[in-house]
Amino acid sequence: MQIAVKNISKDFGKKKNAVHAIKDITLEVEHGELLGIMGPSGAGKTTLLNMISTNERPDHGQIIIDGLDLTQLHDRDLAKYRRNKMGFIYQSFELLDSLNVKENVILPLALSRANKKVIEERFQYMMNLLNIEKLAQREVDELSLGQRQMVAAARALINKPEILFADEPTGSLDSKSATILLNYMQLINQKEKTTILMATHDAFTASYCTRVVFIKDGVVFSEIINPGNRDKFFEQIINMQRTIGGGNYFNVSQNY
Ligand SMILES: Nc1ncnc2c1ncn2[C@@H]1O[C@H](COP(=O)(O)OP(=O)(O)OP(=O)(O)O)[C@@H](O)[C@H]1O
Repeated sequence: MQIAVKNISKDFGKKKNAVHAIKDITLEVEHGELLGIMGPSGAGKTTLLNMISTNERPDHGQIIIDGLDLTQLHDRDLAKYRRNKMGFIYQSFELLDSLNVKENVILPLALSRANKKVIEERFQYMMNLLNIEKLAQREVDELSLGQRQMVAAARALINKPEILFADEPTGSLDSKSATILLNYMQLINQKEKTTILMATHDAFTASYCTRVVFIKDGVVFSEIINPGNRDKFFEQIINMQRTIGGGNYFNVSQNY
């Protein structure tokens, strides 16, 4: 799906205390791109992703997907659009504690009233692919953070969304699980042409993207296109992170 973001802005708070989180950003995302959004903490990555995914309305500007201006839709139509076309992996996972793993993962298909056989097949496929089939009957509060993130990913991907939004999708994962998830995201991007937008601090994660847009203080600072070599792209991303500065995120864990 082709996404056109036109002159969007978002403020939080009022008058002199207002935070200008996003300032007049214009951006195009082509069908089948795997776009990374990077930038220092507080740059506006999550806010930008939330507006493109229509979870938050911009104060100004338009979000146009395949010619449809989503900022003109009413909440009910937007909710339907999201359910049919979009998948989400949030930082906070948003899993429902009252449901077990299987019930959480199949929820998007159950809501769109898919038949039981399809639901069961897709469920087994996703769980095997992400290597989490053993978790099927577990309760959410019995899961580690990394397991929650993988379950949230399975739920986001089960109904083959046309656009996938991911906010720090590997933030709680060890490197093995991160690699499994990133390989799968790359696979659906390449084979099914799923358009993916992903906010991340992590250069390794971003190196799976086809292009990375860097934002700083609510505006687009620069962008880099994957030269077709992940190691080289990784180096370019690290260099851009150094240039952009303002975020002490290279060795965050050493600060604790
Ligand atoms: N609901 C809110 N109310 C008030 N201010 C907010 C809200 N959401 C975001 N902000 C502010 O908007 C700015 C951008 O925040 P945002 O979460 O989009 O940044 P980010 O780049 O995703 O940061 P991080 O990498 O730390 O997650 C920050 O200054 C933040 O404090």
